[in-house]
Amino acid sequence: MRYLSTRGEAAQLAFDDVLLAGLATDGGLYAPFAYPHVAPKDIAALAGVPYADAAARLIAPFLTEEASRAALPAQTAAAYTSFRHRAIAPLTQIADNLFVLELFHGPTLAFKDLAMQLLGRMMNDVLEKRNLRATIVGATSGDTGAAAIEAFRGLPRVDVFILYPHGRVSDVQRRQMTTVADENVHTIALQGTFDDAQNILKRLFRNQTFRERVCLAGVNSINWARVVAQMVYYFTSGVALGAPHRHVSFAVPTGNFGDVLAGYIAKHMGLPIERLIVATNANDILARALATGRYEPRGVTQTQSPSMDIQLSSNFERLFFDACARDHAAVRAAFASLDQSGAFEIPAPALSAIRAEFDAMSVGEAETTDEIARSWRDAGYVLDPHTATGVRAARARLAQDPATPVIALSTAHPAKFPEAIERAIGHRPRLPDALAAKLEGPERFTVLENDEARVAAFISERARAAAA
Ligand SMILES: Cc1ncc(COP(=O)(O)O)c(C=O)c1O
Ligand SMILES: N[C@@H](CCOP(=O)(O)O)C(=O)O
Repeated sequence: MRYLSTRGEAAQLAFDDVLLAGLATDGGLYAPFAYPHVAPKDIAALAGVPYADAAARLIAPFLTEEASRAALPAQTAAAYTSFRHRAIAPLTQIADNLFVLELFHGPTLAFKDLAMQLLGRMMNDVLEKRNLRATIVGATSGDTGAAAIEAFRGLPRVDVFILYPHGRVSDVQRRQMTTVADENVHTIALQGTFDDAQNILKRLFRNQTFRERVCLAGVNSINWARVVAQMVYYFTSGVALGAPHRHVSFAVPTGNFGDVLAGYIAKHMGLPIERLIVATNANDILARALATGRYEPRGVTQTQSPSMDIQLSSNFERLFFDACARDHAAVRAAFASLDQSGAFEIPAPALSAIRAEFDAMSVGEAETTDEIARSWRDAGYVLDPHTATGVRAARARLAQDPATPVIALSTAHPAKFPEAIERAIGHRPRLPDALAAKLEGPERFTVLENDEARVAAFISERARAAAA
């Protein structure tokens, strides 16, 4: 398997190079030349298989080098040992044909751990094989940062710099990042939004001198390996509900579009998915884009689901690339228009292709609170506010099609957002003891203005790869 950039002007790479490259040099995102097909009998054979083994089977066709394929089962076996639930990603039913896929049993209580724990191991092995160091720079609206820090802290070949929007993540999310004492971890509280942080990150990737000087690598979902690792739980949960013999739909709380894109990849690999339902909070660019055909970011609104306070959804570019029949020029033109005039029109055939597979729904603040209260009242189940948007969208889908089960992805543990939960149900959920103890330490972070040059200088001064 080889990879090409959505914008068509960067070198074509093998998987291990894509893993280290992050963003393509032309500003595009890497995608495989084709999605590997999983035959119905091989989907059926995943029933009862431990999660780590299913991951190894499903991810292997995306790897290019034989040696990396041989190393994969050991990497997946190690990746999920720190999870608190034996099933890794268990399903719980909360209403007729409505299931919650719990993706928060990893060390940082969010779905990011499922990919990041594996990515950390894969990246470390490639760096060792090549005798390289890397500087990982990540942008986070709250969860990617903690998961990346947990996966890479203390590794001798890696320094991690995480940019988070100052004052716009929950206290638990911030403490998960800032109380980590390892010297290779650096947290930057950026005076801006997540979109500002991600813009700086993308500009750093396009600055070839900086990129080479610090051996820049990325662990956001611009990194293809993240998306591939997230594809696995669509298969395991679909199979648990009867795939390949039965169709299911998925409702996915969405911000940067990585998680729902992983569902799209699973579908194109052969998993019978009826609908992919994009649930957003008040930051509704994706719902508006699907309704109107115009992709047009507005200012970011702060909500009780802060990890989804995103307007510029990176991975939409990968979907757009496919929807435009992989026409690089159309992708370049659209994203040039976004840079220059702040919007682009989705061509009619591409919009039809997207609408054929996706629904989208924006869920407001009052509805989110109402959904947390309802699921608690009716099913005794506490949803985190991100998951609540997905469950609300799942209920809307079930009202139209009650016969097809909907799996709502539960992307975070409710204890990460105690105020939102207390507002809805009158009490705060408990943090798992091991995590609560970890968050007690002193906090360490640097506040930086929203300025690429300041951030680049901060990283250059501290990155050991730059000094080597
Ligand atoms: C808890 C939570 N839910 C949902 C999302 C949205 O996921 P994605 O950015 O992959 O669309 C995020 C952030 O990524 C998150 O942290
Ligand atoms: N919600 C995310 C934003 C970054 O998303 P990613 O999937 O591209 O890493 C977060 O919590 O940081």
